[in-house]
Amino acid sequence: MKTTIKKIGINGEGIAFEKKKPIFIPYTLPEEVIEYQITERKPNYSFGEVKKVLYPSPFRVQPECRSFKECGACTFMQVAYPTQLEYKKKLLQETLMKYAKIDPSLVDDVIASTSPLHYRNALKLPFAMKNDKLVIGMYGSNSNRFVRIDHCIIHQKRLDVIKREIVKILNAHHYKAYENANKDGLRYLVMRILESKVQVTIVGGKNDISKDCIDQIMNIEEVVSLYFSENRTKKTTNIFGKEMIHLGGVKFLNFHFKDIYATLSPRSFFQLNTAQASRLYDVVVNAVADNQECIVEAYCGVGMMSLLLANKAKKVIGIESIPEAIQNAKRNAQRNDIKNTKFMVGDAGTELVKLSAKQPIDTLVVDPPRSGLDDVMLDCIMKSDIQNIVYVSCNPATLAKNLAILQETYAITKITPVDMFSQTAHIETVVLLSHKDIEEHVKLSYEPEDKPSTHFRDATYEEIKSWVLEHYGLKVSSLYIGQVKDECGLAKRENYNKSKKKDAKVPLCPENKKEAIKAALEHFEMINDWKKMSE
Ligand SMILES: C[S@@+](CC[C@H](N)C(=O)[O-])C[C@H]1O[C@@H](n2cnc3c(N)ncnc32)[C@H](O)[C@@H]1O
Repeated sequence: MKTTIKKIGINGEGIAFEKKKPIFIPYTLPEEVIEYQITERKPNYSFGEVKKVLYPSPFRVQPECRSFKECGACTFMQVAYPTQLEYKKKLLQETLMKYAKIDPSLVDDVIASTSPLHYRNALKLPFAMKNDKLVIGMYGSNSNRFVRIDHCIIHQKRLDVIKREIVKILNAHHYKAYENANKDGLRYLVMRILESKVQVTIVGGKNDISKDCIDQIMNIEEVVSLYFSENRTKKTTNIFGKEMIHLGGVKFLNFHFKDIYATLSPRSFFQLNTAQASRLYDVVVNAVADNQECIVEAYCGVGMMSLLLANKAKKVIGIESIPEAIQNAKRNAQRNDIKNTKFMVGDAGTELVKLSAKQPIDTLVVDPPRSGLDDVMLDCIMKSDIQNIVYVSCNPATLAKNLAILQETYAITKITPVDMFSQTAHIETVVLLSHKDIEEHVKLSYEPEDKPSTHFRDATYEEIKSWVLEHYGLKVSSLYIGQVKDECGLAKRENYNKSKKKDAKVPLCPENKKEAIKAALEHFEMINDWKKMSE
């Protein structure tokens, strides 16, 4: 059968239509004319396989990896790199529109990677037996079929070489792959490389790695740290077992990242594309205003963003569920002599509920796993008075579903995609949100450039509040003065913060409130030309 590919699907496959029903056909590009066959029919859609590309897209390229179809991880490898970025932007725009009706023009161009190949600083690969030899590979996409992978061109080059050396050493010592029946053998090889230093973790049923084998692995020039993790659970989403047994070298991987001297345990999360992580964090740091009281980073990992944001607030608090990551974060703060950060172990949503009851939070940074924000977290944000949110996401679908809820209270001001996962359809996104009520007040109280610090000089926050209540019957829950400098009088940030807690849940009609605030500003002659400013 012959068809024309109409668009790209969320997993990077081409989509054609048959009687208005989509057919998902991997490894095809929009506008290509292809011959295909149906591999699976479902009531509302089908899957197909390309047999021949009759008219290729001008953006099709020869994939550089020989096993890319078999392995299935790099669904975009047949697409020219600049076109990959265009497809990713479009996919993001479509997903945000589909679930949250977000204006596509808010989405910036994707921040490109300077190394679309050999970028991954980490790998987690399963072991298997082939011809009585231990090998590593991957399970093919959507299947349990093991695909042997000796070379991977998205792994950093040295990582790729060292992984083969380790498998060779393990074979020389006659180690076998894991068998469920006797709960023995090796399950996964986990490695991470930063600044040419490698941390290795072997996951298996029982720690029986011999001294000689440990010495040989530790003799590989870049390997500085070796662990064994016992994991005998039948089916698990966690690769590591409960215990991490230290076999050799240093316990932590120490490295410099941006201006931070950082340390990592094997279980702690770290972004897998080091160069792009730096660009991602730049986007986050630039999005957060200076001189804040309190910033919270939920899902903080080893606290890199908290540490980079430390000079923007009196206090930065990181929350993370993995205890080792929090240990790393605390150590990172100490080593860099950063004294205004605090890190806590716990569920991000649950801890945020407690924190926001205790103190006002100016900015919340969230960087959840692929599942997105859970109900506890969303509910807490929606009930809080947090002014700004920076949402970092690696999954456009859960991001869009969360934004559909957050949009009721927050305005989306900027969306920046970052290409962390070249050759795949995955995309990282940074979304900036600001509280709608507060944004409205910012417009009303923002200082004109040529007339600095004149408003609020003659009235306290309490006076303004009482006047609005008396004349408009409205309780002012927040008169935003965050952009106004301290020298401008009595209505300072402390008043604003105190008032927030008391009245945070008073419902206000925005139009009425706007009018009331304008009238109050006029009454107190705080801004002579407020009309001009609020246009
Ligand atoms: C995408 S990573 C982001 C880490 C960090 N922001 C960074 O850039 O390195 C998500 C982190 O959330 C943590 N996590 C997952 N579920 C959590 C939860 N319910 N509460 C707190 N942290 C969680 C994971 O352990 C992981 O470190």
